[in-house]
Amino acid sequence: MVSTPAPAPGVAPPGTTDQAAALIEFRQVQKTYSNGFQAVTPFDLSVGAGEIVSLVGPSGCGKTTVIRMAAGLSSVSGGELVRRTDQLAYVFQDPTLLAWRNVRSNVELVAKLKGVDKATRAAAATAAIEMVGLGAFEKSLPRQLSGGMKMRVSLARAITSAPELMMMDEPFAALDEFTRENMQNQLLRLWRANGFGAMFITHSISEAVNLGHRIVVMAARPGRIARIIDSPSPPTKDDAPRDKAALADTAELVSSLLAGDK
Ligand SMILES: Nc1ncnc2c1ncn2[C@@H]1O[C@H](COP(=O)(O)OP(=O)(O)OP(=O)(O)O)[C@@H](O)[C@H]1O
Repeated sequence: MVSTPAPAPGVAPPGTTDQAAALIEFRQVQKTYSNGFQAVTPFDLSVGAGEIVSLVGPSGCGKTTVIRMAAGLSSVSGGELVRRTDQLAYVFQDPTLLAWRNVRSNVELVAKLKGVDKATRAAAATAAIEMVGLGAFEKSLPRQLSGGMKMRVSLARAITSAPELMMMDEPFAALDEFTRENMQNQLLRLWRANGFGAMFITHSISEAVNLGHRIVVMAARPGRIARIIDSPSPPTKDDAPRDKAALADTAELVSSLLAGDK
C-alpha cells in the first residue's frame, strides 16, 4: 500500500530520523515479484527532509527495487509506504538527455513538463547550470559534452524542478574515479543550496560514506537491511570540515558488514 498524506509541517535538519518530518517512510515494506521471487523482505526506513540516505549493497540485494517502490514505479507487496511529497526527481546512471536539445533546453525540460511557468523555470535553470559549472556550455548539444558534463546536465535538470526528494540510482557509476569524486562534490553543493532529501544508491563504499547522513547497508538473498549507520561526520549546510578518520572507520565498518564479518 502506498499512501501520500498531506505534507508534514516544518523541515527537519539533516540527519534527522524524526518520523513526523520524514518525506518517506517504509514500514515493513516487502516486494515479491510476480514470478514469486522475494526481492525485499520487511524493510523499515525513513528519509527526513533534507537528509541524504545512501544505500549500498551487493548486486541483487534489492536497492533498485526499493527506490522504484519509493518512486511509485513498482508496487508494494506488503507493509506500508508513506510518501509525504510529490516533488520528486530522478537521476540515473544514464543521463538520458535529448540529443537534439542543447544544455539549457535539456535542463528546463522536466520543469516544463511539470507545468512550471517559463520565467520561473528559466531562472531556476540559469542558477542550476551555473551551480554545476556549465554556464559556458548552455548552447552545446549532448554529443559535444563529456560523460561527466552530461551527468552535470542531468543533475541540473533534476534540481530545476525544485524537488524535495531526489531518487538517485547509481548516477555516477559510469564515470571515472576523478570525475566521480568531482560529481559527489557538485551534488553536495546543490544539496547545500537546495536542501533536498535523497535516496542515493551506489556500489561504492566511499561514495556512500561521503554523501550519506545515514548509510543503509543491505544484504542479498533475501534482500534486507544489514545495518543503518549514522554518519559520524555528515555533510553540513555550512560545509564544515569532515572528520576523515571517522569516515574512514565508517567505510571499514561498511566494508566488513558487506563481507559478512559483522
Ligand atoms: N521484474 C522482476 N521480476 C523478477 N525478479 C526481479 C525483477 N526485477 C528484479 N528482480 C530480482 O530482484 C532482485 C533485486 O533486484 P534489484 O535490481 O532491486 O537489485 P539491485 O540491488 O539494485 O542490483 P544491482 O546492484 O545489480 O543493480 C534481483 O535478484 C533481481 O533479479
